[in-house]
Amino acid sequence: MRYHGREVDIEGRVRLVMESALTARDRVGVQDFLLLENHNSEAAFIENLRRRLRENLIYTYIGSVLVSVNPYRELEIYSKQQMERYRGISFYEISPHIYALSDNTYRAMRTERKDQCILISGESGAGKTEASKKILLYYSVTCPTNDRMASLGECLLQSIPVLEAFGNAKTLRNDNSSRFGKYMDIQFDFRGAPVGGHILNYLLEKSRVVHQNHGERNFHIFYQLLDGADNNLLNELDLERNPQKYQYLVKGNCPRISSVSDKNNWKAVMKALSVIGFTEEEVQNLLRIVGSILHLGNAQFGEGEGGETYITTEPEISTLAKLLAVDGSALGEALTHKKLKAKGEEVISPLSFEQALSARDALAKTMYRRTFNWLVEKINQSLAPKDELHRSSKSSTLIGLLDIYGFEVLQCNSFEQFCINYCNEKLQQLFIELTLKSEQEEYETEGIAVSLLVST
Ligand SMILES: Nc1ncnc2c1ncn2[C@@H]1O[C@H](COP(=O)(O)OP(=O)(O)OP(=O)(O)O)[C@@H](O)[C@H]1O
Repeated sequence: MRYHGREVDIEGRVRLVMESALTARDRVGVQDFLLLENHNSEAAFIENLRRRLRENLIYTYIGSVLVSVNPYRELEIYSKQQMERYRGISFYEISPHIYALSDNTYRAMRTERKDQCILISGESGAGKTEASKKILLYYSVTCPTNDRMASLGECLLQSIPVLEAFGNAKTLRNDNSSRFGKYMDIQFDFRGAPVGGHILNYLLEKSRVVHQNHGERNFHIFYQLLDGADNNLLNELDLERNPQKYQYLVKGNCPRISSVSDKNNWKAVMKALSVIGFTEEEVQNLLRIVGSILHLGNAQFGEGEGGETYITTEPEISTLAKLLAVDGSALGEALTHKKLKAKGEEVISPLSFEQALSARDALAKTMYRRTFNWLVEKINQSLAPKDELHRSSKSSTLIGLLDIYGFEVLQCNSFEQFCINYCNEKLQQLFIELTLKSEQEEYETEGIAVSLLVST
């Protein structure tokens, strides 16, 4: 992670003096890799991280970049007292921390009156989402506030369980993996008080709606609905509590996650939706769409002797039509036929069996993607600055949090995976550009000879 703006460029000697003020425990290994003697050795780098992790010191700097190691256990380092400790402190005075990075970014924004960006990158499961939550929490606790700002902070924090329910899923690497990329910004007024926020989402992995690899799950919301909703709601949506009944939930053969309570998370999501400002009707419509997708997955087809395709699960289609408030026969027709326009004339021709399956899945994916986008837009409406002055965004500065899609070695066997890989490569390039190349250019302009760090 790196913050931009005022470069904290203190000479190694000064850092050494500052380090001497640290407690013995904080001084395990080096707290800034710039001080590592054997700085070319990967083994020495890893050993330093390992030594520090053994003492629960998960953060280490590389200059103004913060390296974070996932401890996979709760550490007592995120309390309000810790937040207070890091307020107004310069980077090297106390041990490295995500709060130091958050605080320095905030102060750089205020003193320079310039927008800042925190780029969070790492492989899937590294702790990017947790890091962005810690940063948001730090600002919501430490920034100046009034009633409006407190409600803004609350909305921002409450958007997390909602986005996680609809955008996260269990993968083999992470029980709560974000399956979308996000760029979130917080807008501050001239006094440094938060006045608005905005979330931009990209590349939701919508193929997960219809297919999951072995040991993985669909998006959390499906399981939360089945586990957490009361009987009335399930009856209304014509759903059974058992996830094994739904084709879109059985592919990964993993209905439960031992570390997660879908029921508790359901409660948290329902509460969050109401705090953010979703009306009861909106929540009901949202859940109808989630339920419809499960019914759609159970729609099956048969193949006639003449090669025509027909629906074998009529009751599913009528339930679906009822939930979506559309005409049942038109829906059935749309799932088994395609409409072509040729020379101004409409021609309706039947779909093959394979085509019908793929039309069904395409409809499910599109419904989910559009619902997710709608959800983010609704959240954005509640985060938008209320004040006309700040809406133009000229009178405020912002801190952006770019949570890069956790990269995995994905085989490029679909266009979606290709786009995710391409996007990751571009963002990694940007990261290198900002962290290494700019430094290298500075050395060059100052006439300092360095061995080549990065080539274009
Ligand atoms: N600072 C931390 N302290 C304790 N546990 C953590 C911390 N960071 C991450 N974890 C644990 O690791 C898990 C994975 O972290 P997280 O979801 O943030 O990874 P990610 O990098 O966002 O992954 P993905 O790219 O798959 O979304 C968390 O659910 C949590 O259990």
